[in-house]
Amino acid sequence: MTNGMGNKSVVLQDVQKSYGGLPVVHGIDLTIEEGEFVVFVGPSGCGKSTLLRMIAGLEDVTDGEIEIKGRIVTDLDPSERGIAMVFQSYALYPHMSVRDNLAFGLKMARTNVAEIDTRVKAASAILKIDHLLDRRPGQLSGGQRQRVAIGRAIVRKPDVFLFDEPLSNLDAELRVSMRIEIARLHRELGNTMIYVTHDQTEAMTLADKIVVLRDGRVEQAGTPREIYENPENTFVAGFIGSPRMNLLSARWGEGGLVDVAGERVESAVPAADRPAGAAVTLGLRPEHLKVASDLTGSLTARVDFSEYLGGTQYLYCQLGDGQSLTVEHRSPVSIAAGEQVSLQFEPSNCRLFDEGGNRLR
Ligand SMILES: Nc1ncnc2c1ncn2[C@@H]1O[C@H](COP(=O)(O)OP(=O)(O)OP(=O)(O)O)[C@@H](O)[C@H]1O
Repeated sequence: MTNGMGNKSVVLQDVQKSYGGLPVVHGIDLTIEEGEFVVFVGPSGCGKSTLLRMIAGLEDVTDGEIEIKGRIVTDLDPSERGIAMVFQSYALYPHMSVRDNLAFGLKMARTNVAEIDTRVKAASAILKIDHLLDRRPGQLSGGQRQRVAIGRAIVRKPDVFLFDEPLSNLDAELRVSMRIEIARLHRELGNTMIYVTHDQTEAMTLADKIVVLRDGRVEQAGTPREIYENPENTFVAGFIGSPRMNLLSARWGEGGLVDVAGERVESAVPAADRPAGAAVTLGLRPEHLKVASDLTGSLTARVDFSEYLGGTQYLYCQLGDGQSLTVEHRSPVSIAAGEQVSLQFEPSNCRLFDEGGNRLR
């Protein structure tokens, strides 16, 4: 964690947004601490970018209040909010050199020339783009352009950095290295950063706090570990993790056992007040299912399809009642499609959800 954690950096109070009377963000309350790296993640159209753009001041809020560093900024212009935003499209000026792109915002703000020079030098050293200062954007690779876009945010010395899917235009390999660069940048600068992505690996690796959004509402906010290990509902359980958590239709049985696909398994979830026979969803992550060597496992399945990835093999299986589930099999012994397997798991790795998809404990 970074400098100054414990002070509030950005506070959203009942922030709402409607377009033409149609609500797309439904009243979000969120407190972001100084120095925190917060990632907004969620499926397409869930309102991530709208929320970020409202914090930036690029969209009006329909209702609610936004506070940055103790100041209400809801009605202030973007330039007055102490934020700097990095866009997916880079938004560089094509006819200007990298140096002029970096300096442009400061010149507009009438910063003195010596100060501009110092800040441009410092930012280009941090981002290792010193040797590119005389080039134009058209003479740079995608990754270099994104560095310049980030540099343009750094020179402004904002309180808060806002990133809107900054890596989505880069190829897979470059995404990974830029992701590591952004994590390093956060460690070095210590600023509050708010980052929008639909890439859950970026969310898991970068965030101090992940905010999972769906249909303009917060489904869950927490550390990557909290979100992964203790999803509050089936949406979060299914959204974070790749391959996704298996979510199996089941029935609550006697004495805390769970009936799934005609078999009875132990779940280690007390939830003792549920009536036997109540519909539940049993959540099991692929890496928590082990193929038992003899057929003594808890669930019997047939392998429909298998993928060999080197260190692991993904087995796409079917239970007796036709429900599908994925198993992450880590063993030198491969398992082929068509085989019958017996699956074991630690009851403590089971997650249970009620009919409404909410976590049972
Ligand atoms: N200018 C607009 N006018 C009307 N509706 C809009 C406008 N901008 C966004 N929306 C709607 O608001 C909702 C949220 O959009 P937003 O772009 O914030 O989603 P997102 O989570 O960032 O999605 P994506 O990952 O696809 O970028 C969507 O249903 C979208 O269609």
